[in-house]
Amino acid sequence: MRRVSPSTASSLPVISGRHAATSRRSAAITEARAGARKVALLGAAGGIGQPLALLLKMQPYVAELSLYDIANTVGVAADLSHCNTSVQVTGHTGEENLAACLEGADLVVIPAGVPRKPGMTRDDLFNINAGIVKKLAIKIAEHCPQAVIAIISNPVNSTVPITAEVMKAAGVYDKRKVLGVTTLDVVRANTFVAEAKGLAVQDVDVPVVGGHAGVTILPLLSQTNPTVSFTDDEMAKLTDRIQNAGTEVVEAKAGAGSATLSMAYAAARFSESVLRGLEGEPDVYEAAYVESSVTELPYFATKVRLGPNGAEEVLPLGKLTPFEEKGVQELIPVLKKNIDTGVEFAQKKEAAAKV
Ligand SMILES: NC(=O)c1ccc[n+]([C@@H]2O[C@H](COP(=O)([O-])OP(=O)(O)OC[C@H]3O[C@@H](n4cnc5c(N)ncnc54)[C@H](O)[C@@H]3O)[C@@H](O)[C@H]2O)c1
Ligand SMILES: O=C(O)C[C@H](O)C(=O)O
Repeated sequence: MRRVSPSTASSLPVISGRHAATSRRSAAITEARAGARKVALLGAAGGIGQPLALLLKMQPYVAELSLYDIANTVGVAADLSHCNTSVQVTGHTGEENLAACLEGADLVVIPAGVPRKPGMTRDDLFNINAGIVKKLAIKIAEHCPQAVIAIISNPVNSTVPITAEVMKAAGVYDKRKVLGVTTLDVVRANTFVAEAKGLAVQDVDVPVVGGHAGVTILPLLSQTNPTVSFTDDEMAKLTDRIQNAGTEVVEAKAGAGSATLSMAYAAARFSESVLRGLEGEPDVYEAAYVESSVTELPYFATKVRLGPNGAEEVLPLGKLTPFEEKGVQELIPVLKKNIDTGVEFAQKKEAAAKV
């Protein structure tokens, strides 16, 4: 491990105190830092990892940001450590240093793995990413079993069950702490609905349920807040665009990867919400793909209430239109297959890739 910027670490309370005197926002930040947390980011040097690390370096709830990747982590950590925020940054590379990255983490965020190229589905990433996530989860179970784990690596529909199975095998599974990040689907749905209806995007909230791939991404447009009405045609077109928004970016990037900046934005929002929950703030809600009894499937994405132990409450689907009900019925067999594939893989011995 190379620890970057020890001076930032030692001056942390002074920096917070000085800023607190100057503005109300800083006062809130100082208050938030009372329970300041360690966040570990695995895959930190990648397309999502780097902008996400920057956004986490700017978060008031984070005291230590611990970066891990198989390459370039030390450089990213050195670069980031020059930003004059009071978050202490450490960079780790090599499997032998993963323990130091994870020790004491309250939240582990995982964007490690390969992204799609045009023509691929998220399932096509399974062969590589399943092994990466499994191996990382084994280390998390060993070094920070109490942490909330936020999984970004695709296919999320399968990597979340893989992680849960690893935690179960290690005897440390807590269903409240294994969360698949589906925030980007909500962020996109909010953006597209605001555009279509001429609303201020910051005021729009569209629940998105199911999973994170194709038809398993199901926006519940009828539950949009504020209430908006859609024609059947609008409903069908918006649903299709939200389901295929990832592919829209993959095609636009033409071989250079998938969504990174919007994902970093979404993951930063999700991480902040998890940390606010850990701090005991009331009424913190986000969508997440979690163990669930909302449908017949063992995992499902809905809104969850985040609290001191992670996803404390899984919210129900609410009232569905016939169109949405049909969407749920159509996604169930697809998502079930993704879940079964993940569980089967995790339960196989010696399936983990080299970290
Ligand atoms: N959940 C979502 O909404 C969502 C959105 C966008 C992308 N993704 C997924 O996130 C993943 C990462 O995407 P990206 O664009 O950042 O890819 P990227 O290739 O730019 O970055 C991935 C990083 O992971 C690192 N890595 C690979 N194996 C590792 C290991 N064993 N341990 C630690 N780090 C390792 C790589 O070195 C690289 O730096 C992909 O699987 C992608 O499909 C998910
Ligand atoms: O589409 C992808 O492969 C990446 C991600 O899942 C997304 O929704 O952007």
